[in-house]
Amino acid sequence: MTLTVPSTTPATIVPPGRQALDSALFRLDEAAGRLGLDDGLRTMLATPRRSLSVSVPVRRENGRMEVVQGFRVQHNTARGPAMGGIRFHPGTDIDRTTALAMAMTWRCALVGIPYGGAAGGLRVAPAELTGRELERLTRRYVGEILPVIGPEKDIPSPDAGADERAMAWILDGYSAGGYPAPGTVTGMAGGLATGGRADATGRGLAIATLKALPGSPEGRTVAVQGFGRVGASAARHLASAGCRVVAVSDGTGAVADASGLDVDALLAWAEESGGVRGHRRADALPPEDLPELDVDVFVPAAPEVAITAENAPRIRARLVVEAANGPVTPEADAILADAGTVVVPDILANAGGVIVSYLEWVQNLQACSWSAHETGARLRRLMAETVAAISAVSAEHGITLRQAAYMIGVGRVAEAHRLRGLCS
Ligand SMILES: NC(=O)c1ccc[n+]([C@@H]2O[C@H](COP(=O)([O-])OP(=O)(O)OC[C@H]3O[C@@H](n4cnc5c(N)ncnc54)[C@H](O)[C@@H]3O)[C@@H](O)[C@H]2O)c1
Repeated sequence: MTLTVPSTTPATIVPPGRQALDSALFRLDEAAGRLGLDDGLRTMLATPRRSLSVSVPVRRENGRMEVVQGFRVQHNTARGPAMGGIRFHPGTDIDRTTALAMAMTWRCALVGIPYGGAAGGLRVAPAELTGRELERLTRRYVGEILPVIGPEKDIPSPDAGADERAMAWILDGYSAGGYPAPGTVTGMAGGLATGGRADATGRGLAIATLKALPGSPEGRTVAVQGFGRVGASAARHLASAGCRVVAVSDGTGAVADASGLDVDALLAWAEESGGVRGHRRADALPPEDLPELDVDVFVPAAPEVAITAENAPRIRARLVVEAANGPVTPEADAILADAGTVVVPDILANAGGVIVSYLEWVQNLQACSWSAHETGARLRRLMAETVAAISAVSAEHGITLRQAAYMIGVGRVAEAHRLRGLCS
């Protein structure tokens, strides 16, 4: 099948955030065309409902005051309150945040949970701050976005750089008015609700990968780019399902072992030394080579774009499973599709996190706690049903899994607008 993509300005002069938004708008437009949506509805779906940019002061340990840019974008709330990640990353800007919020709208609709889409974050490298600086900054950020978040309005969840501790600070900041509001965030350390949110995205990704892999997973080779919360968890779950994780990279370097890495040992090493580089029981590999290895499955799980038109012709994996958000550009999508490489799109592959966030939120609102088995079973069912649904649409229309996922997600949001009379 052939995909047509718009000609773009050379990548070097388009900021990465703008590229992410352009890709998001291209994919929306493609789905809107297939669904026959009119121009008014297309414009509504392409435009965020609410965008907030904030300037957050933080006093560093050395007494210096710095100002950090922060954002919260609510893309769409036609199907329910906004929900979406908080990202602490130096590449955070309003365009990338809008692209992430838009993808979250389609993701929630695709997996059938009653949320709209949001995203937020701070333009900061968390590793360069002390724990106390990060806590002060997070609490000030919450103060700035407080008017627009809340359990019935917009529910933050963890994304790259913002972990369970950050969620607990957000909840504490939100509850400073005098009343606890447990449904305000998800993925918080020490919450009442069960679900294993820290592990949920990787677990969901493994479920989607195993469903998309033809035949048995036993001995299938996997390369994982990015060994943070999502990449490490995905690697562990895929290894325990029988796959052979043969290469892993992170911001410090890349390591490989053709007979299969011991993922737990690598994780222990990375925690101790700050990264995968130097792991004694593996060979060093140039990190830029990792996406091009001859493996069955490539899992991009770093916050960066992994496959562009430049390296797409050299991708040898038959299955690419997008743990990261937006790791494959539309131009690269077309090249991979022509080469017969199957891409499990981010809005499905990394949906385990938002599914478990939803399960947590339901428990928090009802002040109850389900068993870990119950939340795990619900996650498995929703992921498996969604893989089956997009596979069926893909086969019926002769389109890629991403195009099928967008047809379903965008179609459900468009239908919600129609039912509410908000379509033009
Ligand atoms: N955390 C979640 O629940 C969640 C949910 C859905 C999607 N995601 C997406 O998954 C991706 C990773 O998120 P995370 O929470 O694991 O982040 P994280 O900050 O925990 O980990 C990111 C990892 O990527 C590595 N990395 C950074 N640049 C790299 C590069 N150029 N090459 C190789 N590795 C590199 C880092 O060293 C780190 O190991 C992001 O795109 C995020 O939006 C995360």
